[in-house]
Amino acid sequence: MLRIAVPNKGSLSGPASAMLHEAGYKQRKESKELVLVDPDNEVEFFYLRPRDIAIYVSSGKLDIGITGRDLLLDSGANAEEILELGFARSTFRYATRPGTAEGPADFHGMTIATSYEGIVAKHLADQGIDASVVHLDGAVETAVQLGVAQVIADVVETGTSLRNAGLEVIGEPILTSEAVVVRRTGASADDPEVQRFLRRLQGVLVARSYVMMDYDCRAEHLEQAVALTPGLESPTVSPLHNEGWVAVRAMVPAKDAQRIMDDLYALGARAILTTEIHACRL
Ligand SMILES: Nc1ncnc2c1ncn2[C@@H]1O[C@H](COP(=O)(O)OP(=O)(O)OP(=O)(O)O)[C@@H](O)[C@H]1O
Ligand SMILES: O=P(O)(O)OC[C@H]1O[C@H](OP(=O)(O)OP(=O)(O)O)[C@H](O)[C@@H]1O
Ligand SMILES: [Mg+2]
Repeated sequence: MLRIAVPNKGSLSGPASAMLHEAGYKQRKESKELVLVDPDNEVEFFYLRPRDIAIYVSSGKLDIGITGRDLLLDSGANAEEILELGFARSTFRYATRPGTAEGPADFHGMTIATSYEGIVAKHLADQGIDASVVHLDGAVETAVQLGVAQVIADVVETGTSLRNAGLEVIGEPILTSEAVVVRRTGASADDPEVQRFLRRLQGVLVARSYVMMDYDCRAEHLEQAVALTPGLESPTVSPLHNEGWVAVRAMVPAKDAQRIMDDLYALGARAILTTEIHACRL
């Protein structure tokens, strides 16, 4: 039975469970459940603190886990990412009050507050910056106002938390993060249970980002129409009862669907429909 770590709290928890549910797995009904067996799919889920997940996976007691890339790197655990999941996207950045420093090189002798000590200590060492790091559990933005640090290093998504604290980002992002699937470094890549799990999640990612498009067009416009909707392999083209017309079916990126429909219409295509994809295996 595959043993999988799932975040039990925070930004990763809801979207991770939603994705697993979409992939056909049973998910817990209430947040106090810490372990859940899904016998039909031969999987056991362990709901753990996001920060601890890479550590459990690196120990080999759990086969794979869902966590954030930033948390994985911060943990220093012997685990590696094997699939990007496209949610909990963020950057990890330094921020200060305006006028404190022009770049990280000016941090010499300053104190930097962060919940991600591992990432920050490594970044400072790599850049040869001699600054102190103070660890805080959260709400790190307030550390400057309260005089605990001159600089913070934290997760930034919209930048609202920084603005509210009167801070501005400084220097380039230290890293960009999103939710990822991790496994122990060097674990066998072709374990069939792991492969099946990854295929299911990849199916969800594709189903979320593509729609199915159907339309009718004149045979003489087919090549131009197919250039707009090349599909993943190649579109399905079927004859219509009306001679000189064909029906075309292809997957298209959801974000481009409306523009493609406009272009097809302009080409003379009609009965242009899009439908959601609920699940797929490519
Ligand atoms: N506002 C945000 N937008 C996108 N991703 C975020 C945001 N805040 C945190 N994350 C991501 O969530 C993960 C951190 O999860 P974690 O549960 O430790 O913290 P959290 O979501 O801030 O929750 P809390 O601090 O309330 O426990 C990291 O991968 C981080 O990049
Ligand atoms: O750029 P933004 O869109 O404002 O998002 C970033 C903020 O979101 C998270 O905080 P959270 O609400 O989880 O509180 P925390 O600081 O206690 O973790 C993160 O730690 C940042 O503070
Ligand atoms: Mg947080």
